[in-house]
Formats: sequence, C-alpha cells, structure tokens
Amino acid sequence: MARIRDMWQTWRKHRARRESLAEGLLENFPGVVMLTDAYGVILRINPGCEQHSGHPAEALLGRRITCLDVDPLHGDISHALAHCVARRQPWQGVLLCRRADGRLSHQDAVFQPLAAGTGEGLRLLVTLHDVTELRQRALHDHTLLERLQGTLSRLPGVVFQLRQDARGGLDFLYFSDGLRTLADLSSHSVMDHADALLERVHSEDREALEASLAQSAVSLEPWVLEFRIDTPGGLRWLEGRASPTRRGDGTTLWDGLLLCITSRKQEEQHTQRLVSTDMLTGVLNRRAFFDFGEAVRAHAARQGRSVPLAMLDLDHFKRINDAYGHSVGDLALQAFAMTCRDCLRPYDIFARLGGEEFVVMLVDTAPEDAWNVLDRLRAAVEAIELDVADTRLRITVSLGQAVLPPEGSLDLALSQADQALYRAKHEGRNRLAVSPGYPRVGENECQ
Ligand SMILES: Nc1nc2c(ncn2[C@@H]2O[C@H](COP(=O)(O)OP(=O)(O)OP(=O)(O)O)[C@@H](O)[C@H]2O)c(=O)[nH]1
Repeated sequence: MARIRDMWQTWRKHRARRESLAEGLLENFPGVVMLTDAYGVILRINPGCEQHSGHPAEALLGRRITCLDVDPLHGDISHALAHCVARRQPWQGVLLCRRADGRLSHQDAVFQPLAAGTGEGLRLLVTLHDVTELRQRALHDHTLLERLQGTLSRLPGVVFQLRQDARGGLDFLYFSDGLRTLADLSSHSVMDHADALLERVHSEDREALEASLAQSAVSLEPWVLEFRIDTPGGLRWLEGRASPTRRGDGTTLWDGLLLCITSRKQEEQHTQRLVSTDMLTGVLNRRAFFDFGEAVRAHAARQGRSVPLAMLDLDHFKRINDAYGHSVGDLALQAFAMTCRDCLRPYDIFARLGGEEFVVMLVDTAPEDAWNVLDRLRAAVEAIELDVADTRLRITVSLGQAVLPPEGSLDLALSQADQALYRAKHEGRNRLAVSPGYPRVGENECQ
C-alpha cells in the first residue's frame, strides 16, 4: 500500500514538474504557444498569442484552433490536427492564418502531441512563429534573383565566376545561360568539369590563356585576352575580361565576362588583308613587307640566324607596256607574281615594293641554299608564256641577292640586294647576282 502511495506521489511530482515546465514555456516563448485538446479546443494560451493573433484570451479559450485558419473547415490546421491525433506524431509546416483584424500571416507551426497519462485525454502543444516578413523578403529576393538571371541571360555575352585553388586547379563556380550560344556547351557541363571549355581553347591560344591567368592571379590585375575556341560550328573568337580577388584560403576568384568577337575579328582580318595586299597582284604590299620582314628579322636575330633575301625586277618591262599596252603589262605582272608565289613556301615573304620591283625573304633557309631556290624561281619566270595578240609573250626577271645577318638591318640588306640587282641587269639580265661577301654555293653550277 505504501509502495502504491510512493508511486502516486512520484507521478504527481513528475506531472507538476512537467506542468511547470509547460507553464514556463507558455509564458516565455517569443511566438505563440497554445495548448489544445485532441479536438483542437484551445485550453491555454501564452501572452504572445493575444498579441500575435489580435484576439483577446477570452475570444480564443474554449474555441477550436481552426478559427485561426483562413479556411476553418478544411484548411491546413484541420489536417495538422487530424495528423497528430491519428498518428500521435508531431506535425510541422507553414500555415496561412487570419488575424482578428483580417490581415493574413504566415506561421511556421509545430503541433506536438503530449504524452497522455492514464485516464488523461491527448493534448497538443501548438507553437507558431510568424515568418510573414521572412517569406516576403525571400519572395522579394527570389524575384530579384529571377530578374537578375533574366538580365544575365539576355546580355550579349556570358558572365562567369572562375576559381583557382592554391595548387592552381581551375573550376567554374558560375556560368550564365548564353554559354550554349557562345561555345555549344551547357553551363552545367562546364561547372561540373572546367576542362569541357578549356579543352576547346584553340591549341595556339592555350599557352597565352594559361600565362595571362597566371599573371592576373599573381598581380591581381584584371585579366583581358582575345582567344579562339574550336566548336562543332567552327572556330570562334572570344574576348575575356575578368577582375580577380584573392580569398583568405589562398584561392583566386575571377568575376568576368566572355564576349563573342568573331565577326569583329573577321572584319579586322579583312581590313588587315586589304591594307597589306597589293591590289593588282594579290601579294603583300610594301608596307606589309616591312611589317612582316621586321618580325622575321627579329625572330631570326633571337636565334642567331641570317635570313637570305633578294630584290627582283622584270626585264625590259617598259617595252611590254609600250608594245602591247598597259593592260598586257598588268597581266604580265600578275602572271609573274603568281608564278613566284607558287615557287616559294607559304611562309616565305614575297612582296611588291612598287612598279615591276619585287622582294623575297626566304624564311628558315640557310644563305648557302638560297641560290638554288632563287634560280629555280628565275627559271620558272622564264618559262611563263602569255598569249597576247597572236604572239606568245615571254618575260624574264633579274635578281639581286643579299643576306640579312642577325645583327644587321633590313634597310641595309635591301640596299645591298639592290646593288646586286643593278649588277645582274648590267651583266645581261635574266640572271641572279649576289652582293659582295655572300656565300656562293651553287652559283657556278647555275650560270
Ligand atoms: N602595266 C604596268 N606597268 C607598270 C606598273 N608599274 C610600273 N610599270 C611600268 O614598268 C616600267 C618599268 O620600266 P623601267 O624602270 O624603265 O625598267 P625596264 O623597262 O623593266 O628595264 P630594266 O629594268 O632595265 O630591265 C615602266 O614603264 C612603268 O610604267 C604597273 O602596275 N602596271
């Protein structure tokens, strides 16, 4: 009997403690707390409940909690109650509630069934936390983000964020939608695997890309590069610009933009071709010769090599003009230029300096091998036959050969070639003469 009395007292103590805990929770909870029975009839509320719902305590106590719902009969509160009662498990979700003044609010709600003692009915502890403002802010942020994404996808380029880790590994954290149009790649494939895009960079531009990124990562100067990518639709030119920032963990982040500049590049190349081409013959003009020639000279000088070159002048060209007219002279010039171009390698420089005077620079050719190349060219010109006014017109060319040494100047070498050309003319034309001091390998065999 005493044992039963002890158990009874222990149970009452537990219950008192539980109730005082619930009491404390009710008083101090910053949101709304309600205690209901299994039917949802409100038994107790905390002070916050009056404040948040706008209903005085006497208007709530004894009523069903569903009165707070926008749809009291079939709304979410009915479902929450049914769930807790049937399963004896908590329900959590966001409810749309109506305040006493008619305003709607979003409440983050938990319906917690309380363990019932023997003979006690099920009770539910309901806590509501007003998240209306939070949801509005999230909605606002979401709308803003959608608008921003719309703007990004309509930009005439692709926005990206690139990360380089402390060991130099690259990965893309973001790519806007236009990547499909720009590079025939989906943003996701590139974000999963940066190489999907990096491998498309044209082989001749990869080194420049790596070097420019490395330099920007070290100096934290903006990255700017024009480079080509190979796509299934063909070669495309891109312009990349990005601003780097270094983060505390040693990684570098670039926020940047990729623009397609293929048509601009094509126009530039077209203009470049126009300004560097001789209109009559289609070969390089004087200006382009000095640009390219200077680049060849600088490259050979760095490697300590000499470059053979020659001046060429058609023989008695004035007679052709005088006998057949200027247009036939033009035809002869075109045939001559085409023949010379065909005799040379694509990277040799052949240009028209003016009138019937041309120049050739033999790139990557040893001076002692130049004689044979130039004499083959002379012979090819001699073999040209032009059918003009019932006659077969033939032309010949004289050549003056010189060498541009690693430390020499292009102008000086040209003037030496010009002197040699004068000698070739003087010695009878249709021949090749060399400037003094030039290696004479093969000269005797050909003359
Ligand atoms: N048809 C044509 N003739 C040109 C052009 N440019 C220069 N000429 C002519 O080329 C001729 C060059 O004559 P010259 O400098 O006396 O030389 P040449 O008659 O070839 O005599 P040599 O060089 O001594 O063998 C001139 O009659 C120029 O008018 C051109 O674009 N078209």
